[in-house]
Amino acid sequence: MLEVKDLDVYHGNSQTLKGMSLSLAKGEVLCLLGRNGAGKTTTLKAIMGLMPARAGSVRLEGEELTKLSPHEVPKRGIGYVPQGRRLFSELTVRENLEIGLMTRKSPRSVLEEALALFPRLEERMGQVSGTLSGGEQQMLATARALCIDPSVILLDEPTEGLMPSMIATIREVVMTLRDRGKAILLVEQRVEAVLSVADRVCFVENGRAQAVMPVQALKDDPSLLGRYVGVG
Ligand SMILES: Nc1ncnc2c1ncn2[C@@H]1O[C@H](COP(=O)(O)OP(=O)(O)OP(=O)(O)O)[C@@H](O)[C@H]1O
Repeated sequence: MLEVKDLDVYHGNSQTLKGMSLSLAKGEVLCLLGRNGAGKTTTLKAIMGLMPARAGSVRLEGEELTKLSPHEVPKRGIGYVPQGRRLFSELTVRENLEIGLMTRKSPRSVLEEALALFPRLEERMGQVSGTLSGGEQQMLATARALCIDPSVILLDEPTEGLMPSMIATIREVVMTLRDRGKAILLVEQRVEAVLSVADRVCFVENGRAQAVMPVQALKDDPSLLGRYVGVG
């Protein structure tokens, strides 16, 4: 469904992605793991067109995305939940969600489906989003991404700084979306979260995918974590 191939991305003169490749299938969760600065966030930004690719390709169902302008990419059905959530903090929950709906002119039913996953948001529709708790903001950022009715969802460290009950909620939602056939690309630092939600793991090192394996391989041999990310 999503195919990233030999992607080169630069920050100024410094090359951040050096031939990054990965593939993501419908109904699977692929987790990017790697040390700080390895290029995980940059990979998500490059898929969204927020960082230009100097070489390589990003294809969704065969369509090349690297030539599109950044606002076109969500319209193709890729939902992005960035690190730090990037909500419109002065706007209400409802307004943030409406912006998601407008992006792809999704029907109301898409919003209702998103809210059904997060009943807590439904109780706070009129609240200014900057006053929500961290966990609620994460729910809102995720629900907003779902408002474009995406086939692919990119989540950048969605559980960072959240309390355990919120982490459990986000995990449940990821599993539900996967079961509904969404393709999910997840950046996650917490190893136990990776082990509990991922189908496959991609170790990112120095701007490229060093190894890709089923999560079971990691469960069978936790020393792989030490080799690739310096933990475990
Ligand atoms: N705005 C920027 N300007 C210059 N260099 C940047 C910028 N953003 C990221 N980089 C560099 O790109 C490299 C990859 O960063 P990236 O954020 O993709 O890493 P990451 O694997 O997501 O790590 P982290 O877990 O720290 O977010 C790093 O060396 C970083 O210093």
